[in-house]
Amino acid sequence: MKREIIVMRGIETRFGTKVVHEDVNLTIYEGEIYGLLGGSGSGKTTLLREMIMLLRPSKGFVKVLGYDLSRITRAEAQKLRSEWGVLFQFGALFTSLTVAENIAVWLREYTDLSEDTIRKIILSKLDMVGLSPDVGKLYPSELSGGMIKRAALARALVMDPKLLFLDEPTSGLDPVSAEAFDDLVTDLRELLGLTIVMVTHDIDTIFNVVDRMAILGDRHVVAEGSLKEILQTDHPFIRQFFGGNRAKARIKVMEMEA
Ligand SMILES: Nc1ncnc2c1ncn2[C@@H]1O[C@H](COP(=O)(O)OP(=O)(O)OP(=O)(O)O)[C@@H](O)[C@H]1O
Repeated sequence: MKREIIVMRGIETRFGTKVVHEDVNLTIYEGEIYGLLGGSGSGKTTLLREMIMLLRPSKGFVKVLGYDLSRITRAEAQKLRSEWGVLFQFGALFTSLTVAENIAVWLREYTDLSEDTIRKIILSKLDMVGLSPDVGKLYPSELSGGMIKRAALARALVMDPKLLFLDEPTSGLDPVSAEAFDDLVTDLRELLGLTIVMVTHDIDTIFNVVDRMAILGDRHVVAEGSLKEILQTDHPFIRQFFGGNRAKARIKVMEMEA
């Protein structure tokens, strides 16, 4: 049986009187690319923040890599944080630092590695995300959108995590760069044996790279499973989300290939 990497049970999230999640349940298994989908404001990013200890749910149970987040010690929390990488939707890089300095931030903060070793790690991470060594010298303002995402991904991978969180990784990218980024994410999953959790709206990403997903709606997970399973679920949000021309065309191709 596959190992459970993230388990959420009975999650309730309140901000004052506003209830964002009510009895949310989901399970993410080792090695999968798992999508968090849902309408704007349905609480996808909030759920992701609860997985990475930036926010505590008002009620419920979150287990990540075997740790119950509500009972974790400070030392365990620090260890756990080094086992995942996060690519946030905005503010992916520190603008006053070069790409190389951005990638090295956590190494300089949390390790005693020599500058020579840090330089080698920076070069290997740049290579891993398809950026040339020269890009390390550039500042974020000198990069294209696609390069910024790749550099931020290199930084997220710097501690060799087994778990990667991506918040809207292809937002703001043109279709060609978005597809290239999706391919990179899939390749890295294979190469590094990653489990990946991503918040996404991108229909192409959902069809091309996501293995299983949770659809958030009405404060609950309205469906969880593979795309095929999701498409068999009759729910207004699912009909609406997959009802556009782009999704319809992709479904047709999928059916023809089956
Ligand atoms: N710190 C906070 N304080 C108060 N309300 C918050 C806070 N964080 C999130 N919310 C509210 O919770 C709801 C869910 O927000 P969240 O950002 O998780 O949604 P989302 O599904 O990721 O949306 P989007 O697709 O638009 O990014 C929103 O109504 C938001 O205003």
